[in-house]
Amino acid sequence: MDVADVTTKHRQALERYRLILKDAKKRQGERPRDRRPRDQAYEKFMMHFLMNKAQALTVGHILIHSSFVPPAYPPCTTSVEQLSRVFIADLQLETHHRGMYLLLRSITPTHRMSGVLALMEDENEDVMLLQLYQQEDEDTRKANDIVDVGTVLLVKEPFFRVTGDGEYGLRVDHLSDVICIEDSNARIPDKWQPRLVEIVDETSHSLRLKGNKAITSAKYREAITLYSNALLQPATEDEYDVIKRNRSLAFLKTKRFDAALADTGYPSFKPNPPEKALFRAAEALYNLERFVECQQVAQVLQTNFADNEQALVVLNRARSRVHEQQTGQYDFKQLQATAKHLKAPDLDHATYEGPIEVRQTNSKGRGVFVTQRVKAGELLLCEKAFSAAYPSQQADSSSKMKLLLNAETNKGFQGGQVDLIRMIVQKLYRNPSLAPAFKALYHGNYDAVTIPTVDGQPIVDTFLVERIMTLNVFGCPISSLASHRKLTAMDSKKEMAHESCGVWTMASYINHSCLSNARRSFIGDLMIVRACRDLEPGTEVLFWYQSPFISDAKDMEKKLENWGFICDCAICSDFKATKRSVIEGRVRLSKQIEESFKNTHNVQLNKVERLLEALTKTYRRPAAEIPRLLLWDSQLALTHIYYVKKNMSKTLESARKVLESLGFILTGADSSSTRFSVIKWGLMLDPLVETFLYARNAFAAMGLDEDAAKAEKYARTVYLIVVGEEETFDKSYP
Ligand SMILES: C[S@@+](CC[C@H](N)C(=O)[O-])C[C@H]1O[C@@H](n2cnc3c(N)ncnc32)[C@H](O)[C@@H]1O
Repeated sequence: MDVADVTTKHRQALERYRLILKDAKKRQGERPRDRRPRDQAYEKFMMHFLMNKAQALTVGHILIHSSFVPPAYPPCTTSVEQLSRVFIADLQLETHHRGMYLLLRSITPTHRMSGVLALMEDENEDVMLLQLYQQEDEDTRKANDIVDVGTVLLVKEPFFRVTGDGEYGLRVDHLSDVICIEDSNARIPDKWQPRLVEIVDETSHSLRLKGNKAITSAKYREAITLYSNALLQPATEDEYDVIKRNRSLAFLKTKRFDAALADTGYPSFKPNPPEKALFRAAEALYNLERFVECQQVAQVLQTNFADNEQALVVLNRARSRVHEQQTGQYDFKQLQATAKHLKAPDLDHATYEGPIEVRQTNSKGRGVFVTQRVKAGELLLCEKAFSAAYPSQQADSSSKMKLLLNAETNKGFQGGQVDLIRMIVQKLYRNPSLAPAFKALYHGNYDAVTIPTVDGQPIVDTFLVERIMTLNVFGCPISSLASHRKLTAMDSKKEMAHESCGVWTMASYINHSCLSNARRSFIGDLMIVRACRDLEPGTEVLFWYQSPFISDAKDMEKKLENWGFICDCAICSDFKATKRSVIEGRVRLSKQIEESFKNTHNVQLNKVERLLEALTKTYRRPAAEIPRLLLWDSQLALTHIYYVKKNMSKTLESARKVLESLGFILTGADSSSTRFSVIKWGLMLDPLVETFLYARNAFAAMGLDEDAAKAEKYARTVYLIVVGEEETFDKSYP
């Protein structure tokens, strides 16, 4: 929805990949005889590694990391105990080795491209390239912390394939399909054991102390392993509690909030829970957006440890979120100010779900309905993103471009969208309690695995995430305020697609209509959905996925291709019922009008009026039923000219025509004694703020102050709907 489309741009690359896949398929089952010998493979890998490093250091060099998604395959759901071992020499091309696993050791440093790459050996000293996808980004975890020389990995049900450059490699798309094997693990073959083993009898206490030390040096993953091992050694109940509390901190630091919460003992704290347990439980609950529970824990914390000033801070923060969640009252001015200063605005606020509910529709699957009467401008939803990615946030460095092409679904993703898949996979993997809300989103006919965990790890199907993202992603500006101001300053008033994108789980249930009755706007990663008409209880909330300002129904079908449905709204139906010659005539007239505006110093107003009249006549049905999509833009340009010429009656008449062309029904939009009023709202667009302000100024010039005030009120309502809030109106329109 409003996401910049890269599929068309990369159609050739997709076609090329389709051919590679076709050729590779012919080799399915083959055990390749031309695998590179160890030394050669090592040399090639290291050469690429060093070249990539050098390029990354070259100022201004843009690295394009492109990657092709293989046909979707499910993650392994079998426990390691039930898998049998296989070796590199046994691997067959284009095959998922179901029921098997590989034990591999890295012989090179790690190379980060679109995935994490390393050259691995098996016990027979055969080597193979390993590509791990959806791993944490470089800013969160260095590639060599994931795999380094000597790291031993167990790859479950390995997928052996021909790579994009015609070589061979192992590809792991699902996080739970690879397990890092600790040095002490009995699976490590003798020949891989370090020659000098320091034999130390670790106790629970010594491991705990080592864990504490790791925490002090910010080595949180190491700390988690040490504490987990400490919990396997004999100790008293109290000692176990301390270890878990410490591990809870390490989990918080690595954003594993489910595990952090479980380690605090929540919800069944022992009597007199310690301060640290309460603090950590409150922190975990806050990050899981369970604000009511967080407030309850913080209340106990504040009551029991009143001397700790931090406890009150935690309590007040939770109270603010609960207030937002329950009332929909936000300090929007503050939100705008915060969002403005963040490159990736992950705003610390709660989701408010207003008078809406999700229900089954007759023909569009599930949809969102209003539960009570609402007025245009009313807040229906203010939702915090489940996950959002911004171009500046592209992992590793902003100069890197990521491209992901899926030949199966014929989709291309770029930058933020590629990051978004990884971010969601990581979030679900770390916090399985968040998975149901995400997995419940529409995913077409994708056949997802239902088993939630294996070998104690959550199963996150990367291809399900990709599919859900494709069908539910929203493009978003960093703030609609900034895009509104940009749009009003520009000549063309057409809306733009966005590079930033995200997933909002509640908003995802809203279906499309070109004749939308709601509109989304953004402040950072908060999506604000407001009614843009007056709605009766039980009305389905609809907004457009793609702006409907097209000249032909075919264009809309193309725009909605991704979602696999054809819009049957009144606008699209009317297009289909209109003769081709009429549609072509419209486009011709609209181009002629555009031409007439080109000579800005000498626009022939009579000619434009005549052409607009002719264009109006090409529409058969009343604009209140079928908005006239090709009219409003030129009519608004004309309004502006009349206004500059100080012809106020023409300004008002022209502003009225802009509104009416978009389906508004008005009274008193003239100098008569009938009071100015919107009887029915039409399509909602940013430039309508300006339109109502022209009307206000015209009314004021005619001495119709009451109508002028009403027109300004409507301008503010439009602003509220398109920007999300009204607080910045006076600054935007001084
Ligand atoms: C983001 S989901 C919207 C929620 C979805 N209806 C559900 O059940 O979860 C997008 C999908 O909803 C359906 N959809 C949305 N708008 C529609 C419309 N106007 N007509 C038919 N189907 C629509 C399509 O299947 C589309 O791929």
